[in-house]
Amino acid sequence: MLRAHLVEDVRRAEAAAMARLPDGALMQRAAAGLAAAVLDLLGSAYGSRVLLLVGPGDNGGDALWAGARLAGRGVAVEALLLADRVHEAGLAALVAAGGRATRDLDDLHDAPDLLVDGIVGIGGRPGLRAEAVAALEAYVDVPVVAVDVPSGVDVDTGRLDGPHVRAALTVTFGTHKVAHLVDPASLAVGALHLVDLDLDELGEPAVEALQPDDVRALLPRPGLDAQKYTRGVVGVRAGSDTYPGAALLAVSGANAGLVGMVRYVGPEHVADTVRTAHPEVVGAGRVQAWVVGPGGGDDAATMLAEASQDGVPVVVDADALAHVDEAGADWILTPHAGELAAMLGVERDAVEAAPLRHAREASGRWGCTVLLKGHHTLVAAPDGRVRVTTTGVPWLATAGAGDVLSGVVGALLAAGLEPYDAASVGSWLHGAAATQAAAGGPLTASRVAVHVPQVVRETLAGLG
Ligand SMILES: NC(=O)C1=CN([C@@H]2O[C@H](COP(=O)(O)OP(=O)(O)OC[C@H]3O[C@@H](n4cnc5c(N)ncnc54)[C@H](O)[C@@H]3O)[C@@H](O)[C@H]2O)[C@@H](O)CC1
Ligand SMILES: [K+]
Repeated sequence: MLRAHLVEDVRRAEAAAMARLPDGALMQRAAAGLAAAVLDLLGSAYGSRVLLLVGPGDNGGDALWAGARLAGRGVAVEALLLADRVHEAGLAALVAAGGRATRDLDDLHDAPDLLVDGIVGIGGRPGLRAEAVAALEAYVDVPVVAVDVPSGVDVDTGRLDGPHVRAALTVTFGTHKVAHLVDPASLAVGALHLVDLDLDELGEPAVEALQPDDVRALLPRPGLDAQKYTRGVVGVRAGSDTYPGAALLAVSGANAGLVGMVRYVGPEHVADTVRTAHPEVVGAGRVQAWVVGPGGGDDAATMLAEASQDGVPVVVDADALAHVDEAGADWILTPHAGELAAMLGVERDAVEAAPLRHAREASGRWGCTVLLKGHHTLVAAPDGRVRVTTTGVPWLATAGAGDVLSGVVGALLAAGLEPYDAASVGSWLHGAAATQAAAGGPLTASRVAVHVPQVVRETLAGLG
């Protein structure tokens, strides 16, 4: 599991580690890891030029100490000091190693190969000062390695408020921070590298992200004595005269092999199309979970009312979301930002600016799991836990992808996973299937469903 902690937890754990380690040891570990990552990216030390952007705190200290190590390896290192006072020992080490420091942007030599953003770290407030913005603008085409976090983002929430660094690589220390995983800040992180500081006592993570091993442990798999009914039956109530295709897509997600049987309930001619495409699918009957809403149109309210009567878990998606009054504790709501905004009575922009807060709020308000779709989909449980999905590709932003997701999640729910696990594992599989289907290019939603079994196969085999 990849875990991200709040700044206060990082500070507490760092203080405990510092109490048992020699002075400055943690910063030296951080700087060594940072310098190694920068060298990796540069390829070779000699002939390379690096510019450190140095702010007032220990984040700047990390950059300066790493700069000293890089200078010692033959990199031409300059530091632009963006504060009246910077980390003294770090600055002295840089200069002693042959690096050069200035406070004047015009005093810098040729354009560097890399910028190291040591402006602010976990002590930073959102936004950047004018001098930092000017430095970044002077080198817009130069890739940036962010120290700990891209400066300017709101570390604990992932919100953006004002200018911020856009990194090609972020080298973080001890544990991940919320902004690394949660949109919109996660879009500014680039590749993410964790330098281990051996921190204990970090406590519960604020958010976490499933890794292939976690998914493997959670995936339902048939026992030797499995029968179709013991593996779970998922029912899909989706599609209408206006949107018959959504039923097909939701069924294709549900019918990716994760349950023993799939039922479809909907308009007769849509059911014909579903059975033609998926001959395994049967009609009404007992289910262990319902998927309700994709393409439901005007029928969505009736679909939801009928599904709720069974007293089994329900995945509520698309048109059905507008009809959620009271939700069962074992339900999963799967809105995108616009749908969640309508449910909460706020603007879509507000949800997009603070998806973590709104997913948590919705989960609390309806007392059930909420899966908020986005670049990094969030799954919030009513007890406060949040998982974020880091699989997937931008090509997945395509019509019908959400319908497939609801089917996959419903299948996992019917197979017996807890709602929080079903939603997060389903979203992980959906993203991984999209990456595989896209193979570096475009994809369609139907192809995502086709790739789910292969992703499951590879994950079970430990190839993920
Ligand atoms: N505590 C430790 O032992 C370790 C800390 N480390 C580094 O230390 C960092 C935290 O250091 P600090 O607590 O000194 O905090 P920062 O380096 O994040 O800087 C805080 C300072 O920046 C100012 N500031 C806040 N927001 C600003 C903004 N938007 N623009 C300009 N200035 C702003 C504050 O007034 C304060 O003086 C971590 O992110 C990490 O990089 C690492 O060396 C690992 C060990
Ligand atoms: K930084």
